[in-house]
Amino acid sequence: MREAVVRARRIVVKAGSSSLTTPDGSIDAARIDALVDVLAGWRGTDGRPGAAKGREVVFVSSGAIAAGLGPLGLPSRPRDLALQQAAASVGQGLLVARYTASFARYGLGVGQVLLTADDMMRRSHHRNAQRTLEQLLTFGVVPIVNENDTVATDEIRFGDNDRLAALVAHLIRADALILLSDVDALYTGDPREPGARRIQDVREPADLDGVRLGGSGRVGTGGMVTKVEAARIAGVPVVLTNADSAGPALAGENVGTYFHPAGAQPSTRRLWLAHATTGQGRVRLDPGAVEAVVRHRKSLLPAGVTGVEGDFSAGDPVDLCDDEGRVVARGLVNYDAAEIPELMGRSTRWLARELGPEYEREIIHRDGLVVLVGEQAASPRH
Ligand SMILES: Nc1ncnc2c1ncn2[C@@H]1O[C@H](COP(=O)(O)OP(=O)(O)O)[C@@H](O)[C@H]1O
Ligand SMILES: N[C@@H](CCC(=O)OP(=O)(O)O)C(=O)O
Repeated sequence: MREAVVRARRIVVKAGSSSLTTPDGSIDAARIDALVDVLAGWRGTDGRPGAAKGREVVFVSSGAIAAGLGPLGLPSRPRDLALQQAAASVGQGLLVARYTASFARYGLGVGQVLLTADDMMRRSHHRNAQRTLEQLLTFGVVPIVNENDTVATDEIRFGDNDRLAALVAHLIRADALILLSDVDALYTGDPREPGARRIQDVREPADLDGVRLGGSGRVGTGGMVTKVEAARIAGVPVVLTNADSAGPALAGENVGTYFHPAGAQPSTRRLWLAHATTGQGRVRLDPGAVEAVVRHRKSLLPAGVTGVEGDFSAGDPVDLCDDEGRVVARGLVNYDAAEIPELMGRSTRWLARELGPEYEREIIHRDGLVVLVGEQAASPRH
């Protein structure tokens, strides 16, 4: 038995598109009902509508795009972003209607929570998401989370919901994360090919040496790569299995693949920054600044900047690279790209004297910075 899962009071369950929709691009109502049966059963009710026996579940549901294909007469998942977004807009409404009806069979309410990666990296926004989720759980409502597909642009999209689910698990301090896919476990290679064997436990990164992480199925995105990444960043036990095994997985039985949690995790904000964003430009650092940022976790000051690329605005995430162009960190920048050339190489004291006190601020404050290389990349929360 997997004790940590058995003891869990608060879980995040994520189901992929393939587990929720049919090949013709519509909602698989029977499978959704079966999944809701399991979630409601695990959660338990004490007779009052919406009340729980102290167990809480947040459900991360993919499938908006896949469920919108049939109604829009699209034969397969389109590549065009606007078409995907139109499909998601139609499919998401249908999915939530289905969940509302299905959970209502148990007297449980649901609440839709649509998150964007871009929103999430800003402290005030992710605190807000955290509070909303907590509030829904306090009401005994089941939050149904998805990416806000209709507004996200290609550059800032998660695309898959695996990492989103891991970040949500982190955000609400869940005790476990259950990833439900169309495959019953992680295998040594793509199970569609002969000879692949099930991996029962992943305790450390070395357990994945030689494992071939293939691409996704018919309607999913990300394949196993994003699931393994999700397991790495979740910071809690993760079970990967198929939707039909959701019940045994929640009961702590030996199904699927169990990822044991890694040690200390970076703060949620740094996780968002590292995994939910892409740099909107680049700032080049001299070796002293690389040392200060990467080894000593200091803020980036104008004095250590030697170049700037891209057209970003203050508040955007940007990549920090060394003098060979290697990306070493990412951070939320305090200046527009156009302002930086005039500040480069200058001391903050000089800038305050010549340009005014508002120019004394860092290019990137250490609280909005995540190191992407070496040991520091996994440094503990603080
Ligand atoms: N090493 C592997 N182990 C298990 N599945 C794999 C592996 N490599 C590739 N896959 C494929 O990944 C698919 C699941 O990914 P994806 O389609 O993104 O799922 P979901 O929609 O559930 O997020 C499976 O159908 C499987 O064929
Ligand atoms: N937000 C998207 C998720 C896209 C997707 O395919 O995710 P997944 O099936 O989890 O790999 C949707 O709802 O369609």
